[in-house]
Amino acid sequence: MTAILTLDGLTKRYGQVTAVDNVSLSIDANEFFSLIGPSGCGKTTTLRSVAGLESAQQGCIQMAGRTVFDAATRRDLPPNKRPIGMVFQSYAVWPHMNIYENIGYPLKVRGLPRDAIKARVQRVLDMLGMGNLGARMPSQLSGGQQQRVALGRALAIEPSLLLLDEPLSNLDAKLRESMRAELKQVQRDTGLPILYVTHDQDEALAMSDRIGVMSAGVLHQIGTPTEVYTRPATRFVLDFIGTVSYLPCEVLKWEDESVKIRWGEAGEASAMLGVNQDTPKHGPASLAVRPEHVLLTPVADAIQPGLARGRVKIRAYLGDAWEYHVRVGECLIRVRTDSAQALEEGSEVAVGVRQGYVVNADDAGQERVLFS
Ligand SMILES: Nc1ncnc2c1ncn2[C@@H]1O[C@H](COP(=O)(O)OP(=O)(O)OP(=O)(O)O)[C@@H](O)[C@H]1O
Repeated sequence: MTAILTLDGLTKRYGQVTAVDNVSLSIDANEFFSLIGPSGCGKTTTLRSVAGLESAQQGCIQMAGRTVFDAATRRDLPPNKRPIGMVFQSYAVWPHMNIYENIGYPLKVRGLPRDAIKARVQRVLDMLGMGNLGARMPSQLSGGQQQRVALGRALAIEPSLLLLDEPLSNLDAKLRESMRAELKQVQRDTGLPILYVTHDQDEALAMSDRIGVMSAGVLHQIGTPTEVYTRPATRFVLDFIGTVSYLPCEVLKWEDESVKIRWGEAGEASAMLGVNQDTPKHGPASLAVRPEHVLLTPVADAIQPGLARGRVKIRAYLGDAWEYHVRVGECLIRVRTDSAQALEEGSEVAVGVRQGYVVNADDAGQERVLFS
């Protein structure tokens, strides 16, 4: 695969704040790549640096085989000299132009002949399912349609790379979901690589070929959605992607990539993955579990080996699954089961863990996770 975008050691500081800290990544042709992380982690600054709206202090950026930024040589192409289309959170459609003019304007500025503009705008409108709306004014469109116009304007210039910064966050939940699918479809149809910025992990997991997870300017992991979910490289990624609950445990022994532990009062050992080099080699630790990796069974008599005793505090019906908050010792853990079994609130259960991660004990026993 040829990289369409490469960032190499990009560092951007604002005074004392390092917004982007030595970030390197590359995006392939046809790839949908999302940068994800909490507010203030540096996603937008990274994107704006790619766009040429910010100049980093260190590093370089290559785009479609050309160096567009190099801090060492002070090469810094302005945004209009970079082969990019951009869509930001606010719709940014021009209210005094109709839809056709909105999409065609950047082409007019570039001096394309009228006929070519007309054909290209119509193609984009058709692709976005707005073929007959060219004459409408933005005020006559819904929020989703306006955002589609902004997308159309970015697509019309036929960029080598599309930069999207939370483009769906102003839309209501239902529309956001259908736009996700649409955006993915557009990306498949055009083969256009996309660098997408969001703090919404569901959005990123649903749409991306690969995800880069950022915190405090640092890129913690790059991987497919499955990789970052199932093999988080750091404690931050484990916490940020998906849901985890923590149980105290004791590390007994390491075996290659798995760890033997004892957890719960049943004193059983299981094989688990460690999540980073800080994972303790022995002694007290925390067992991080995803809701779908916990097994609950009603307790008849004594607790079987390998299980711990728990009590259902809260249950919620999600339509296709049940979610429980279960107290195990001092901890409250979140559990999701897709079985028809419905355990009563207050009932005693046997808790098993199919898979988990062993991490530092620094917040073992902390009560966390309530219904989100
Ligand atoms: N122009 C600026 N001047 C000073 N500090 C800035 C500026 N722009 C961003 N920052 C700081 O840089 C850090 C990264 O900001 P950035 O906007 O890139 O984060 P983000 O992950 O995109 O957040 P959000 O999701 O809230 O947009 C933050 O600490 C922010 O306060």
